[in-house]
Amino acid sequence: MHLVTAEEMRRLDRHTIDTIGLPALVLMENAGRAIAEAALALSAQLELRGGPARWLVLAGKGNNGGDGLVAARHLCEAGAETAVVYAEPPERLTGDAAVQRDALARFGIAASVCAPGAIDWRAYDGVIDALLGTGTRGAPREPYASLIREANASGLPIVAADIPSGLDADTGAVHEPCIRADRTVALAFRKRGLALHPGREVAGDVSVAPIGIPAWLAETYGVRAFHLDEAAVRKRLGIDPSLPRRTDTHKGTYGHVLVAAGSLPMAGAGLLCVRAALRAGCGLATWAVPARLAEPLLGRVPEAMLAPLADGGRGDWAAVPAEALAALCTGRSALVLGPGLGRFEGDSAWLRRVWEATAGVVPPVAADAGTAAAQAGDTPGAAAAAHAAAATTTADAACAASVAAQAGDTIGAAAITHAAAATARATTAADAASAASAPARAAANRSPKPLPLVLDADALNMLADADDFAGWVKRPAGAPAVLTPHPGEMARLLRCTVPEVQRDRIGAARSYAEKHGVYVVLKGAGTVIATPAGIAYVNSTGNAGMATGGSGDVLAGIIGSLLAQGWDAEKAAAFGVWWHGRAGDRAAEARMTTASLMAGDIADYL
Ligand SMILES: NC(=O)C1=CN([C@@H]2O[C@H](COP(=O)(O)OP(=O)(O)OC[C@H]3O[C@@H](n4cnc5c(N)ncnc54)[C@H](OP(=O)(O)O)[C@@H]3O)[C@@H](O)[C@H]2O)[C@@H](O)CC1
Ligand SMILES: Nc1ncnc2c1ncn2[C@@H]1O[C@H](COP(=O)(O)OP(=O)(O)O)[C@@H](O)[C@H]1O
Ligand SMILES: [K+]
Repeated sequence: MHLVTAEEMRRLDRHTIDTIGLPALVLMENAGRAIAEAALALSAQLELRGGPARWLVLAGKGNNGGDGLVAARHLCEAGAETAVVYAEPPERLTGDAAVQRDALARFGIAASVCAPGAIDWRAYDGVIDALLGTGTRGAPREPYASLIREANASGLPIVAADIPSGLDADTGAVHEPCIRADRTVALAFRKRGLALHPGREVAGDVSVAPIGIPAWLAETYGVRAFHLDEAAVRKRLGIDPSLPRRTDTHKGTYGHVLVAAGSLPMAGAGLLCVRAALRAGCGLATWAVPARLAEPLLGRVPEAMLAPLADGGRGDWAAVPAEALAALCTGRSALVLGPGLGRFEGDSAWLRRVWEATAGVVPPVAADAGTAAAQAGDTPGAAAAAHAAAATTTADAACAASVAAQAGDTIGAAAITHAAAATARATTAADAASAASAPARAAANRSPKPLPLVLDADALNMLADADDFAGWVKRPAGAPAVLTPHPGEMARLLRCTVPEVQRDRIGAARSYAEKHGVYVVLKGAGTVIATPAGIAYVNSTGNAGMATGGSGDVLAGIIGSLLAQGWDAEKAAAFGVWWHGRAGDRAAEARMTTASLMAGDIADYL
């Protein structure tokens, strides 16, 4: 479950040897035996020409090579034909690897020293790659490089010891050349590079073999990166993926998500997001859209409520006051903001107002709008009243009234219609506010209840353009922010390049999460989830069919829905990502090819 770096692995090794007192040779023996067992399991699947499987062990001069020599012994004992090729003259082996070299010689196993081009690969059924492990620095040098190229070209199945030789154990970077394994037996712990792309592709099926280093030691040593598979979902996150429900519950039990998404021409982003939110189990979903979109979208997701926000007839968010959206949050349990939002003048400041309102702060501007909002008596109506204040046309004000009416706030609706008339005449908040009643004004100025926030797509671009994000109000407990950038958006947030993000995905996501106190979901193959406390997960589900427009909108809806259901952000983000990928895998299985996957399919397979 843990993902370790080479350095962390070294510390765990040392503790086991020095403090627990297990000799390194014992660990190596266990490692080699596990590798042999994996090879033997693979032998059972090979079409062998009559006799026993013939294995070639490629051994480097470090401890990885030592593991390979132990494996050779166990293969031989199990009846396989086994030969060893040393990458370097065996005299260069030292320490435990040298012990294994001598034992191997006495065992009578054939061994030779590598001479490029001299291996007859047709004489073998499979290869054990024990050339380079966690002690590798940089790209494989000769003769390792030639051996790796030849092994790959042989077409034989390859079992890698610990990591495929040529893989960077920490980052998943694949050097040239690098072994392309069918199986990798990770020793004691899965190295990060086996979970991160492109390393994951060259590792084949990965299993983790216990070799005597206790799993709890990883906690003691503060390893805080995890491989996000079903076992981690169940054991670490404590989630049963079937999401059982108590019988005695109702829609109010499962939260109310507000999705603010979609504009011309990207209304579909909102559609996907809100559908996914409903499929992810929230009790209620409201979809806030620029008013011009409302009519064509009516009935497209019959299960969701539509909240048209006055937009001056433009079909985008530029004319929608942040306060109108913020006030709509009242009574909702999470806000998803961003898919298909578009960009507009002053949008970073607009986002900041939504951020602060959802963090429980009344921005100064809201005081003005709030006076108008007071017309609505109280909250859902306040959204509409804020509109009324900002509305420059009677049509917009009428739209504001409809928001209030939809929220069941008839007094507010009436008040707004009233305000609308004033607004249409005067077009200023002050005029619209002139008839406000004192109790209602007090209600409008009250701090809004904080709520969790998911920021995706253009909301992230708005954030990236805000020079002052570090100074924005910190979010209170219970109202976390989850950011879901793809690598391009992550690069904009970090003000670096996409290759820099991709070179160290865990580092990129973690540094931003820790610095800003937010949860970061860095999307793409092997999505990384990072928490403000520095915990990171690397997702194991999903497929390249999900590289299609709208997949991210579905993810934002899922996470928002889980947050609305009261999940804490770490669980909502991590499980949301795992579930999204799992649904993508199920959807892909149901089709001829992953290529035909569409984002809507992912929502359907949740
Ligand atoms: N107790 C333990 O520690 C346990 C460890 N275990 C196993 O040990 C592995 C780690 O072993 P390790 O640290 O000896 O390093 P390893 O990966 O074998 O390679 C180092 C050698 O390669 C060389 N080399 C480096 N870079 C190179 C390059 N680019 N191209 C070519 N050569 C290069 C380097 O030579 P140098 O450059 O220093 O001259 C050095 O000789 C680990 O993955 C696991 O399998 C398990 O048995 C459990 C117990
Ligand atoms: N090769 C892949 N393997 C696994 N998941 C992928 C792959 N490509 C894309 N995805 C997932 O699909 C989603 C795409 O999101 P995003 O790039 O925001 O798309 P969009 O903006 O079109 O919705 C992310 O959750 C991402 O992790
Ligand atoms: K290896």
